[in-house]
Amino acid sequence: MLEARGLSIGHGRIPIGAGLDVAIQPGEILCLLGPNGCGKTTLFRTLMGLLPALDGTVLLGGKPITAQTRAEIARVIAYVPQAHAPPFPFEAQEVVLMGRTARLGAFAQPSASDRAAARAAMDRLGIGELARRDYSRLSGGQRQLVLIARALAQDTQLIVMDEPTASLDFGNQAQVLAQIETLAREAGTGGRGVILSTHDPDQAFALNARVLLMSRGGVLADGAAAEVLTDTTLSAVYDLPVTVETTPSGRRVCLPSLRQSAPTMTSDALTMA
Ligand SMILES: Nc1ncnc2c1ncn2[C@@H]1O[C@H](COP(=O)(O)OP(=O)(O)OP(=O)(O)O)[C@@H](O)[C@H]1O
Repeated sequence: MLEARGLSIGHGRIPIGAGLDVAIQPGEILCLLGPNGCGKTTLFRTLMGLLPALDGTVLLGGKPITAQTRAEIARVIAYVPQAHAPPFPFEAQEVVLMGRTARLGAFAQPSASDRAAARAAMDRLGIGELARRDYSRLSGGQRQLVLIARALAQDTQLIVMDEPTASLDFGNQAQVLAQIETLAREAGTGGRGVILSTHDPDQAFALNARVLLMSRGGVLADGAAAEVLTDTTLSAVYDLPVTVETTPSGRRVCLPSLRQSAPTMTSDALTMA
C-alpha cells in the first residue's frame, strides 16, 4: 500500500533521519514512537508527499508519490493533523464534510450522500451533537475528534494520525484507540492501514501494533510492540529507567522511573531542537 526504502528526511537541506525503511499493509497498525523532535511529523509529511524526500522514494500503490496529484493521494490517504484553531469560523460538520470534498473535483458540490457520510462519521465517534457548533470554539479534544471524523468520512485505505490522542481526556483516548483498532481490522473492508504517532508506548501494546521506534537520526527498531518495546530500548530512547510489566489481565504496560532529578528534556530533543 505505502512503502519507502532508504528514505532520508529533513527540512531544506538539513537532514533529520537517513536510511529509513517504512512499509504498511491493509489491516496493519503502525505506531511511531520516539522523543520530541526526533522527526515523526517530518516522516509523516514526507510519506504523504507534503515534504520532498532528501533521498529515496515513497511508493503509494506501487507508484512514486511525487508522480501523483493531491486528489489522487487524497483518495488513498487521509491525514489527521494535530488539532489547531483555524482563523475562520466553520461549523464542525463543514470541517468533516471537507473529508468528502477531498475526493471530489475542484468545483464539484458535495451530494446528499456526502453529507450523510459526514454525519455518520460524527455519529460513529459520538460527536453528532457538535455538528452545528463553531469548530474554532471547540475544545482541543473536541476538535481532534472532528478531525478524526473528517478522516473517517474521507473513506480511504490508509489513515495517518499525528498524535491523535494528545489532547483527549482519559475516556476519549480509550474511545479513539478502540476506533483505530476497528478501522484497521474491520471485517468486510479488507482492512485499512493506520499509521499513528504517540508519546505513550502503552498504546502500542493496547493496539497490538507494529512499532517503529525512532531516535535521533533514524529508526532504532521495527517490529511487533512486544519485541521492540523492552526495558532496554525504552530506557535508552527516553533516557531514564523504564520497566515493562504484564498486568494480571495480560496487557503489557511501561513504567518509567519517577526519580527525583531536575527536569530535563531527553538528549534527542536537546540535540534536535
Ligand atoms: N519547518 C521546519 N523547518 C526547519 N526545521 C523544522 C521544521 N519543522 C520541524 N523542524 C525540525 O525538525 C526536527 C524534527 O521535528 P518533528 O516535528 O518532525 O519532530 P517530532 O518527532 O514530530 O516532534 P514532537 O514529538 O515534539 O511532535 C526538529 O528538530 C524540528 O525543530
